[in-house]
Amino acid sequence: MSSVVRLEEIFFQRQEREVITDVHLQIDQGERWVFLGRNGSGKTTILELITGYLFPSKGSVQVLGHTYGECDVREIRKRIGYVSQSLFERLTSHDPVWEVVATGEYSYLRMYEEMPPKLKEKAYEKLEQFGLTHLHDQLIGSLSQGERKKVMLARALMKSPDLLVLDEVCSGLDLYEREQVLMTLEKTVAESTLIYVTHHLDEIVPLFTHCALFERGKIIAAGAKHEVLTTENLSRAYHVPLELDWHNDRPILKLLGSPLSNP
Ligand SMILES: Nc1ncnc2c1ncn2[C@@H]1O[C@H](COP(=O)(O)OP(=O)(O)OP(=O)(O)O)[C@@H](O)[C@H]1O
Repeated sequence: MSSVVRLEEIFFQRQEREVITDVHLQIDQGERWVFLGRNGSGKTTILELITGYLFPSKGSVQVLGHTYGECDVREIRKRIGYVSQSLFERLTSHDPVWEVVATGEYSYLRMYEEMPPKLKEKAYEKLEQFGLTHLHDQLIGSLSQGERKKVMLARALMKSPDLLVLDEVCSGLDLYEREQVLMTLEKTVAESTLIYVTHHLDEIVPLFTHCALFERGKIIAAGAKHEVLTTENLSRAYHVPLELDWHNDRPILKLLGSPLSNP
């Protein structure tokens, strides 16, 4: 099995503060990973390092067989479908929805040349898959939070990416929409390797195979989800007394007390 992501001894500083410390991680082809951890624990930073928008202060980032710093990151990015708030903010708010979805084909933020009619058709099909046909021509900046997430997911899936990286795609969705998105993901993710960041354990549907737990810039546990998602590991990551159970291969969390005051 070949590795899709390999992080070796990664350190990253922001304004002289170390926000990522000695991270090692290997993600193999076809694995579906969930990244969990408290606010500010470094999940998004790791995603930005994997997608080549940030470069580590130290260490090596290998993605899809290429080492960053020794390859053209833009070429690698074409094989990655990325959905994140920071990516959304880089888009032009007055572009119509179908056009934003179509740009996913090339991982461009904007099309400066005429859109081929076939690409427009494909974008329409993707929007239909996500039940968003009615939003074709609406401006991206005017969408509701939930609609925005689904449009960005449709965009990321335009080109069957080798690696799909999703940062909190279900936050802001109601229960029905969340389950719909997770089901659509299950159907459309196909052979892609997946990294999915969330704060909600109930989003960890059977689709996911692996999990990495972040705490203060470190990964404190990583591997097969049933080995990582344990009462002990989650208590360590969240500093809250809790108990974990499983139902239909989905984790269920029971809180047993208040957050620890001095973790
Ligand atoms: N532009 C920036 N300048 C300075 N510090 C930053 C910047 N972006 C992020 N950080 C810091 O880096 C740390 C890790 O942030 P990151 O966004 O990776 O965490 P996260 O686990 O994704 O958090 P959340 O769950 O809240 O989204 C945080 O302490 C944050 O304050």
